[in-house]
Amino acid sequence: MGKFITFEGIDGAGKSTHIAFVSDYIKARGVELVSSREPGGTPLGEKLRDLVLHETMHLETEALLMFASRREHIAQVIAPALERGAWVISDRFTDASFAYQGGGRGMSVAKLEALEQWVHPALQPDLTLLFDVPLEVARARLDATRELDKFEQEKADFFAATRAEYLRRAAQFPQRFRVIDSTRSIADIQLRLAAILDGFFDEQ
Ligand SMILES: Nc1ncnc2c1ncn2[C@@H]1O[C@H](COP(=O)(O)OP(=O)(O)OP(=O)(O)O)[C@@H](O)[C@H]1O
Ligand SMILES: Cc1cn([C@H]2C[C@H](O)[C@@H](COP(=O)(O)O)O2)c(=O)[nH]c1=O
Repeated sequence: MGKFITFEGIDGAGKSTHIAFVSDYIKARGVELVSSREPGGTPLGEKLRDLVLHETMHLETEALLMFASRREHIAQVIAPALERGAWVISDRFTDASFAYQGGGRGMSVAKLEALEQWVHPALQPDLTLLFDVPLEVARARLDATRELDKFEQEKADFFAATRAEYLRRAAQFPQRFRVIDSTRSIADIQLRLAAILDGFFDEQ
């Protein structure tokens, strides 16, 4: 079996910035790597992504679409790659549903756990890199760079609750989470990522 690594953090935390670095670092060890994202990662998932990022909808519809995209992603991309021994990086996975639909929007943890149990009862990331920044830093980075989608337009309270839920999960699952202080420079963060990945390779 391959290894499954996920990237998490509030919008603008900087996770996407580091995906190429982590991909190259892993590939340099001679490992086959598949890099993907959620929502999305398959043709159907990308259509669902477009809907959830731009249409207003009921909270539970939003959560169900996230898990529908995930079901397809697991079936088409993640499970086949892991089964053939490849490593998979996903820009977000189920921790994002707990953080955004749970923490941010207030959906119950019990409902999210039921969806998790339904969609991937036996699959969890081997390593989750949580890029953590104060809201103001994330907001300033987003404002400087792009047109904001539905989630990125949410207010500070939403992101405070989302960030808090991410940190709560990191404390709940310390064996797989590594929290990265994403206020540091990109170069400093790369040093920290290299140390985390070296440790992860040593454990294999
Ligand atoms: N450590 C950093 N220091 C300064 N700027 C950064 C840092 N990390 C990322 N940035 C900048 O912040 C912006 C947002 O970064 P990025 O797109 O990686 O965030 P993200 O967490 O993936 O956001 P989203 O989840 O919304 O896609 C980019 O312009 C990026 O260059
Ligand atoms: C998987 C997943 C994602 N989201 C939200 C989080 C982000 O705002 C967007 C994805 O955009 P990104 O810039 O590519 O990170 O979707 C969510 O609310 N719930 C989820 O399960």
